[in-house]
Amino acid sequence: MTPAPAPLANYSDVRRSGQQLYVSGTTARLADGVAGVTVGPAGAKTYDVGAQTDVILQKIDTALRPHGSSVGRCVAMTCYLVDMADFAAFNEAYNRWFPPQVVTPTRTCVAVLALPHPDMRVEITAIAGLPERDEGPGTSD
Ligand SMILES: N/C(=C\C=C\C(=O)O)C(=O)O
Repeated sequence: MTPAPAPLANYSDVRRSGQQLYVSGTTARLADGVAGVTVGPAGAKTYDVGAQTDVILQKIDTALRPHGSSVGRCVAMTCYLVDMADFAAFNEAYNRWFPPQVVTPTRTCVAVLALPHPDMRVEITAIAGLPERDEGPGTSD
């Protein structure tokens, strides 16, 4: 994956408060455009919401790792879909990151009118925990 692009305004991608990390709303925007977008011969665009969801969760994981956390340590996620018709495709990708046997974050998923760019079909914001001081390496990752 290409490196994460700069934020769209003056906000932090990740901000720590106490033992928690708050991750700003994250989309599938990459340095070279939004992932999961195909342009047909007549110029019509189709969107792969599963691919966008994968990119977003990977971006959140990549943003959390330098702080000692990860997607596996997320305690809450808020997910925004432009179209609830994408809910099944979104869940399919989401569930690959959080299979039933792992402890999963709480989640709220809502539909929104629009995201900052029309190619963005999903945005996710997350709150992640930090490892306890005496916890061994690798727990919950
Ligand atoms: N979090 C916001 C936008 C995120 C866009 C992106 O990650 O591509 C915002 O405007 O608050």
